[in-house]
Amino acid sequence: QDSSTAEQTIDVMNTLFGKHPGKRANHAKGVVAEGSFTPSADAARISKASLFAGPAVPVTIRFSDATGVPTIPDGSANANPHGMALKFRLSDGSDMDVVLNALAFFPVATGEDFRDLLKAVSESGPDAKKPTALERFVATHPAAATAGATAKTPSSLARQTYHGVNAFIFVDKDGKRQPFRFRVVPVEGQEILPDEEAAKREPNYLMDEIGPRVAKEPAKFRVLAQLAEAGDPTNDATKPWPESRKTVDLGTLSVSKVVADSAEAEKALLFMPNALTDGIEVSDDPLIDARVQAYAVSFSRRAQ
Ligand code: HEM
Repeated sequence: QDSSTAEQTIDVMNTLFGKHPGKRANHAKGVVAEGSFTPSADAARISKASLFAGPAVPVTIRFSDATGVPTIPDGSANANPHGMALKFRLSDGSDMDVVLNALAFFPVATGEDFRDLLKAVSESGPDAKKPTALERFVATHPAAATAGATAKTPSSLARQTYHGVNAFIFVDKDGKRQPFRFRVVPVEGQEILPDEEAAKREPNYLMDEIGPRVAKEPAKFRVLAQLAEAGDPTNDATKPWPESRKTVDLGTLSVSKVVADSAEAEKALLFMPNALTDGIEVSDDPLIDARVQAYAVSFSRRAQ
């Protein structure tokens, strides 16, 4: 992908959400936590990654609200999809990142289309002439009309299911390759609020709830991999695979504390969808590289 697409994408985000020095262009509001990941025995069979060979490793977690608005109310519809970014601290000293959100599938398949969708949104205010730019975009990109409804406001950041959306590839010790998608599911189950109730919650109810909750008892999630079958598309994040596909339980993520100075900690953190480890590789999904380039542009601007 042309690097200017990423610059243009961040420019439109800044137009839509405002410029907020030091903050992320998207998922600006968040909270940083610490925890650990304990792999299952099945994980080591499907990938040679050291992450799955054990023992448990420390993980840094950042939960977030969507949009580049750092003061967005957590219960607002626009705060969906909420995000979960994971940085696994591997035993060899390197990191591995997994960046998920609550959408079951993405509205568009490419970085260029995502830029164009954001542009269409920015041109389709209440006074825009019909059919608006957004209506025209959606007419030719059907997932843009349906993806949003798959992510709803939870009662807690610890009661939401997060999806990897993009496909990645496991490689086992014999070199066998298996495309998959990550899914991180709360052990207590997902709990969605009715829209009216979400709108009535305190503006920071999600960010404020997670610290005291995990201080009492760690929040546990199952880290799953949904396995592709032959013919399932790996290059199109708008196309979820059938729910009947086999999932492998990779292990347990335990979130045990919110860091003391989350606002300072999040500045130094950068989660990259292609920061993987031997045994887990990117697929042919073009969105992964589009994300990597956009995250780099956002990081360089917020670090200034
Ligand atoms: C072309 C598609 C996408 C673009 C252009 C994009 C853009 C961005 C940008 C600019 C940031 C801020 C990065 C930073 O400053 O560190 C961000 C953060 C984030 N994005 Fe995306 N994104 C895309 C797709 C996705 C997808 C598919 C997911 C989830 C499956 C996702 C989940 C997240 C999350 C969770 C964060 C917050 C990361 C953190 O906590 O630091 N994004 N995105």
